[in-house]
Parts: sequence; structure tokens; C-alpha cells
Amino acid sequence: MAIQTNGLSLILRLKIGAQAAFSEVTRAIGEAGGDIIAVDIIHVGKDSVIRDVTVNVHNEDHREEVVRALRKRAGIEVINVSDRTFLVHLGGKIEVQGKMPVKNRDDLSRVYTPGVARVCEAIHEDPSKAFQLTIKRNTVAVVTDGTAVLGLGDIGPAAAMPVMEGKAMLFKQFAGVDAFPICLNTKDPDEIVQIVKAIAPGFGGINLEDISSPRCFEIEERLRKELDIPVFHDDQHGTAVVLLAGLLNAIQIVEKKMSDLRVVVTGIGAAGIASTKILQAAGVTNIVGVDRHGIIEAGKSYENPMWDWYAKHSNPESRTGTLADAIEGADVFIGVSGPGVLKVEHLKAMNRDPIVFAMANPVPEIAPEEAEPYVRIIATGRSDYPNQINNVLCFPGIFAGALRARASDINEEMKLAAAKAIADCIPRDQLNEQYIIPSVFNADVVKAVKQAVAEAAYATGVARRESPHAF
Ligand SMILES: NC(=O)C1=CN([C@@H]2O[C@H](COP(=O)(O)OP(=O)(O)OC[C@H]3O[C@@H](n4cnc5c(N)ncnc54)[C@H](O)[C@@H]3O)[C@@H](O)[C@H]2O)C=CC1
Ligand SMILES: CC(=O)C(=O)O
Ligand SMILES: [Mg+2]
Repeated sequence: MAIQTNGLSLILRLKIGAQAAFSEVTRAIGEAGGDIIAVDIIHVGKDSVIRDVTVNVHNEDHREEVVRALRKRAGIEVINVSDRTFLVHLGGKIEVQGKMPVKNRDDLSRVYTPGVARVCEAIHEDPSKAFQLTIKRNTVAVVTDGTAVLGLGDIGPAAAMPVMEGKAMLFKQFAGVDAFPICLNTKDPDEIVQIVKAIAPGFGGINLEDISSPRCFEIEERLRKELDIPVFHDDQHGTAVVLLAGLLNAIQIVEKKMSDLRVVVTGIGAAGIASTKILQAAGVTNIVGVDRHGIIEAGKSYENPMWDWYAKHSNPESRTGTLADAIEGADVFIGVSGPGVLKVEHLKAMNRDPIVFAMANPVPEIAPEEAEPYVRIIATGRSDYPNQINNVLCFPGIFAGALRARASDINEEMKLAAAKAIADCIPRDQLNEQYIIPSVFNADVVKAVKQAVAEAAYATGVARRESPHAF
């Protein structure tokens, strides 16, 4: 069985002398528990062969073990060890490319000065022309302050870049939307709002990403009010939309109704609060929130304004205590907290046919292998297990739909339409425990989400493009 790596896939460049057979290499790697994925010949010399051997390992200690095992063998020299994940990040993952070549002075005078000046003047006279004559029409800013990057926490704006570049790459690949990573060296909400407003003229939408709670709520709310382009905090709403899509399908398998579900959400931050709100909008009434200190108690006052809201809008049975107290009899566990929060004991206390969405990245609240014997349905945010509930399933299509309609906002109706569109990508007769959510690579998803979101934008009056038949 292939090892479940957490991105640790190595290329080992080996010089194998005449006295050593290649089987020595495979034996050394195999005995150390490495998983060989590919072998390439780089150079064949008189007395030696240089090969690149691609190997999956569990973690960094395991990498050292595999390298040590090879170094011990006579005739095998380890020339270099590269981490394939780092290799794909060399020099960054995206670039800006012109749409046409500039081959001569004539081209130059049209794409740049003097010709460009007339286009500038046209936009000056009618600012809405920016949507026709610039990249604004199809471009989104992916903005972070690096304070809640995946589950890694406050690692700062420079360290957040690889994730933001990744989001930009996915916008382009999945929906043809151009996106720029913008990592801000400030945590001050006033400053973030001011900077985003100042850069907004060049963009058709703002995707806020990995900004910690509770600041993310205020920042998003202010920007939504003050800008005339859609502002969408992906960790809140992207997560909520995909989670709802997964749950719509999961409850069909276990034959339960939204209104009867008892749901526990752990991690009452950006994703946890938005997930709670979308579940309530979909008809769930019994939700209990748990954070590090334990259950968010009904009616109690909290310093964090969002927890204060939560205390007034959840926990109808007034439960108190820890996750163990919250999860007794629950139908659904939603994890948007951190690694290892959920234990087998918790699963054993759940209602029949437990549904577990352990969505913390990169390491979920419980490993699927550990949970599987005790649950009916398990999903994670990861790409290397079935049932990937990750906001990548929705943010490309949601923005593509909003940009298509030239929407001024991404409202609740557009989000619910997106969730339903994602869920409906799986035909009813194909639904099963391992397949409650379509693959990120299912091309129908982005098309369906784009269409549903653009239609909802017209239906709710936020579309500004004249022709609803344009899509
Ligand atoms: N699968 C997906 O598509 C997505 C997954 N996530 C994941 O969800 C997690 C939270 O993300 P955000 O809401 O953006 O972060 P956040 O920083 O806004 O909120 C995290 C909350 O979880 C709580 N928490 C952390 N460790 C905990 C623990 N051991 N027990 C209980 N509560 C705990 C924190 O106190 C905080 O209130 C991250 O791991 C992130 O990677 C977030 C967005 C999308
Ligand atoms: C997927 C994502 O946006 C996160 O884990 O933060
Ligand atoms: Mg995120």
C-alpha cells in the first residue's frame, strides 16, 4: 500500500557503482520502509550509473532513515536528496504573461504609449469601462495578513505566500480567473481595510484568506459595505459552502433530516462560525460549539464578540463541559480546529451512523484510518483521502460566477446555490460513503457552481452586467 505522505516525496540522486546492482538500492529503500514511485536514468558511465529514484516517506525522520540505509550499502553514493514539494515551489508557482506578443514599434505604440493613453481617457470618462478594457473583469486579489494560515497559525505574510500562490494557481486552472497573492505586513484591521480599498480599482473581486478570527469578521463586513465589488472570506464561506454540499449528500446516505441532526462544531473561528450559520440556514437547529476551553455555553457572555453571538444562537440543550460532553449522541462532527482533537472514545459516544468531517489542514482532527471502524462517513480537507471537503471546490466557481454577472456582492443566496450545485454534481445512484462530494478535478463542478452563482446574482439583484443570457 502506498504510504500516506504529508507532502514528503523525495528524489534521491544516486551514483551506483559497477559492484552494486540496482536491486541493492530497491532492497535498501524497501527495508527502510520507503515506497519507490519512479526510477529515471540520468547518466550511464563506464563504471557507474546515475539514477533519480523517487521515494515516498512518512516524515523527515523517515527520510533520514532511508538515506542512511542507502549510504550503508557498498557502491551506492547518495549525490543529492530533493524534496519534490520544495522543487515545485522554486521561484514561486505563478507568473504574469502577456496575451499577445509585442513584436515591433507598431505593437508597442498600441499596447503602451501613445495608444494606451486614449484607453486611459475612455476609462477616466466612464469608470465602468475598466471592466471592458482592463484585467479588472476577470481578476481577484487573494489577500492575507498571514495570521491563520491553514492550521499553522500566525506565521506571517511572507510565509503565507506559498498558500496564496497556490490559491491563485487554482483560481486560474479551475475557473480561468486571474488572481494575485497579496500578503500584507500588518495585522491592524483599519489598515487592512484601507489597503484593500486602495488596491480595489484593479480587481473585480477580493478573496480574503487565512486572516484570524475575530478580526476577519470585522474586516470582511467593512469591506463588503465599503466596496462595490464582491468580498468573500474564503475560510468562512468557502468552507461553509463545501461542508453544506457534503452534508446534503451525507444525510441522504444515512437517511436523516437536517432538522433532526445534532451537530458538534469544534474550532469556533472563521470556518466554525460560518459553517454554523450556513447549517442553520439549511435547517439545522441543534448545534453545539466547542473551542479550546470547552463548550460555548448558551447565554454566557464572552469577550470575543463572535462567541457572544454563538452563545445566543447555539446549544439549545444548554450543554456544558468538554468535547466529550458535547458529542454524546451527536449525529455529525464538524472539525475546523486542529490535529488530533477527536478521539475514538468520542466517536463511540455518537448517535447511529456517525458523520465526521475532520477538516483541519494539513492534519485533520482524527486520521481517517483511525475513525473508519467507528463512523459511517468520514471526510477530511486533504487531497490524499476520499471525500475531500475543501474550499477549493467552490472558490474558483463562486468568483467565476460573480465576475460573470459583474456582481457587486456574494450574498447568502449565491452561497446556498453554490452548495446545492456542488452536491448535485453527484448523481443520486452514485452516492456512497466514500463519495459524498465530487472530486476537485471534476470539471462539471466549476461549470455548475459558476452557472448557479451567476443566476442567483441576477435573481437577487446584485448582477450589474446587462445581459443575463451572457452565460
Ligand atoms: N477543509 C477546508 O476547506 C478548510 C479547513 N480549514 C481548517 O480549519 C482550521 C481552522 O481554520 P480557521 O477557522 O480559518 O482558523 P481560526 O484561527 O479562525 O479558528 C480556529 C479556531 O479553532 C480553535 N482551536 C484550535 N485548536 C483547537 C483545539 N485543539 N480544540 C478546540 N479548538 C481549537 C481556535 O481557538 C480558534 O477559535 C484550520 O486547520 C484550517 O486549515 C479552514 C478553512 C477551510
Ligand atoms: C483550505 C484552506 O483554506 C485552509 O485550510 O485554510
Ligand atoms: Mg484558508
